[in-house]
Formats: sequence, structure tokens, C-alpha cells
Amino acid sequence: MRVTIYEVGPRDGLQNESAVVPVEVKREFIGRLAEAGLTTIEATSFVHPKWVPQLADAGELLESLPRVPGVRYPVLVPNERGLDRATLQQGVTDIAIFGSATESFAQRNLNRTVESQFEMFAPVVARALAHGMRVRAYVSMCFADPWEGPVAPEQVARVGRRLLDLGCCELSLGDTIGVGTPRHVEALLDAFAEAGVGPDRLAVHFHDTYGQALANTLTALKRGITVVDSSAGGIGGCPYAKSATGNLATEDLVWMLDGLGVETGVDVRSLAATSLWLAEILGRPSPSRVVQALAKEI
Ligand SMILES: CC(C)(COP(=O)([O-])OP(=O)([O-])OC[C@H]1O[C@@H](n2cnc3c(N)ncnc32)[C@H](O)[C@@H]1OP(=O)([O-])[O-])[C@@H](O)C(=O)NCCC(=O)NCCSC(=O)C[C@@](C)(O)CC(=O)[O-]
Repeated sequence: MRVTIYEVGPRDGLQNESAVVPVEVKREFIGRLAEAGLTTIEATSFVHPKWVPQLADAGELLESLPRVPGVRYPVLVPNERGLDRATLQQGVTDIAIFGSATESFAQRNLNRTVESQFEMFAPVVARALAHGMRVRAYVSMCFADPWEGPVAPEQVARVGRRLLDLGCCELSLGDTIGVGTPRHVEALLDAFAEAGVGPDRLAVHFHDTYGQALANTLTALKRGITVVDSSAGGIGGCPYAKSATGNLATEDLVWMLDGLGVETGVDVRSLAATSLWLAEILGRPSPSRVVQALAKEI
């Protein structure tokens, strides 16, 4: 078995830093992630720079990224303006749109209703596919929403199905505020199966607020999912969902997968060294237990 790790640290992680990280640091971070063996590294976002100033340097960053054979750098794109900006850059081959399962988050994150988000995304996906790009979709607030409480799995599956039907090749299921447990994961995957979406088209994206991300990931793997999102050192969050903390740490994920004999191609020690380097720059320790444990021997 092989699991593809979809690294989101440079985007999901750095978008939530209070300080703006210099473009040179981002470039070195991404280069080091590729050296550690990660092959899918979500680099940045072409969202409105006023909404996420931390990623306002998206164009400059992409221009200067090392082109490593076999390494892809997907970027978030919410709308046609974002796609215009992304396609100005050489070598953008993968984009991701990001929808919400709930009205409250759709409004706060996209300034749209759940229904009108599809109208915004449809031309983006059509144009990106015509350019030969690969398009992923996210659906956020898959288990609960800070303003609306628990979210019904069927509601998430309905939104997710519509995002996939736009022509996206993969749907990443976001536990944006990190409250889900394995039982919720089972129920959500049942709802997707019911809606005709199997694990081959799904990825999982767990924030680790309540320490459940690894257990949730294992549950998803047992259900046949083979693409897992995580962020180096466990940095991350979402600026429009204040209760969101970091993603599942990539080191915690790799440690578990190594132990299970599942191939990832990632060197956990090299990755932890990068997270320690970044933690020094960010001025606070990595929340990852594996990074903390390896710090003693690196
Ligand atoms: C979607 C919008 C743009 C709508 O924002 P809006 O204000 O409704 O935009 P608009 O379409 O009304 O346009 C207003 C102005 O913004 C400009 N504009 C419009 N779009 C862009 C763009 N792309 N780049 C640059 N400029 C842009 C546009 O050109 C126009 O300029 P004007 O004509 O007034 O001079 C805004 O809500 C936005 O940027 N939202 C992004 C929020 C975000 O990035 N959140 C974090 C990522 S999602 C996440 O983290 C969750 C995830 C994916 O990790 C999964 C999980 O954990 O659940």
C-alpha cells in the first residue's frame, strides 16, 4: 500500500501566521519539503490579498520555486480573478477550489451563499480543465461549524458531490475546526458512499484541535482512502474559522505510516529538521509530538 501525502504547510500553515513570513523563507521551506521527499506541496493561494495578506506574495513565490521533477505545487483559486492571476505564472498545473458545507462559513470565507459558491467555481473549473490543469476541491466544515454546530453527513455529501460534478478529480474532506472523531468519519464516508462517491475520489484533511486527527486518518485509511493532507510541524488553521488550530502534523502521519509499513517516500527526520528550523523562525515550538521527540536526536 502507498499513501500520497498532500502537504499543506506552506498554504494552510502560513496563511494563519500573525506575521507575514518573507518570501525567501517560504521558498526555502518548500524546497526543503521537496528534499524530504514530499511530492505534492500546496504552495500558496490566489485569493484576495486583503482577505489573506500572509499569501499576497503568491505570484512572486511561484515564479521562484525550484522546479523539481515529480514535484507538484497546487495553489488555491477561489474565482476567475484568482485563476487569471494563477495562469500568469509559469508551470501552474494544479489548482484547488474550496467550498463550504455550511452557510455561515460560505459567507465568512467566500462572501457567498452555499448555492452561489457553485456559480463562482463552475467557470474556474471549466477554464482550468481546458488549460489541462488538475483540479481538486475542498469541502470545509465536514463535521461541525463554530456558528451552526454539528453538520449532517448528508449535507456535506450533497455539497461534495456537486463540487466533484463540476469536473474536479478529487475531493478533500475538511474537518476545519478539528472536532471529528472516528465515528464521525465512518458516518461521513457512509454518506458519500450513499451519494455514489467512493474512497478513490476522496482525500482527508484533519485539523488536530482535539488530538483526533491521527485516529481519524487511520479510520479513513481503513476505509480505502489513500490521499491524506497534513502540514509539516502541524502548523496551520484557518483565518476565517478562529477555532481552527493546526493540521495533522506530517511528521506524526509519516511516523505512523512508517510503523505500519506503508510507503510514503518521505524521510521523517529530514522533515522534522525542517519543522524545527521553521519553528525557530516563527518563534514558537512545533505542536507535533514526533517533532518534539526527534528534536532530542537531530
Ligand atoms: C472569494 C473572494 C475573493 C470573494 O471576495 P469578494 O469581496 O466577494 O470579491 P468580488 O468578486 O466581489 O471582487 C471584489 C474585488 O476583489 C477583487 N478580487 C476578487 N477576487 C480576487 C482574487 N482572487 N485575487 C485578487 N483580487 C480579487 C476583484 O477584482 C474586485 O476588485 P475591484 O474591482 O473592486 O478593484 C474572497 O472571499 C476571498 O479571497 N476569500 C478567501 C478566503 C481564504 O483564503 N480562506 C482560507 C482558505 S480556505 C481554508 O483554509 C479551508 C481549507 C481549504 O484548508 C479546508 C479546511 O480546513 O476546511
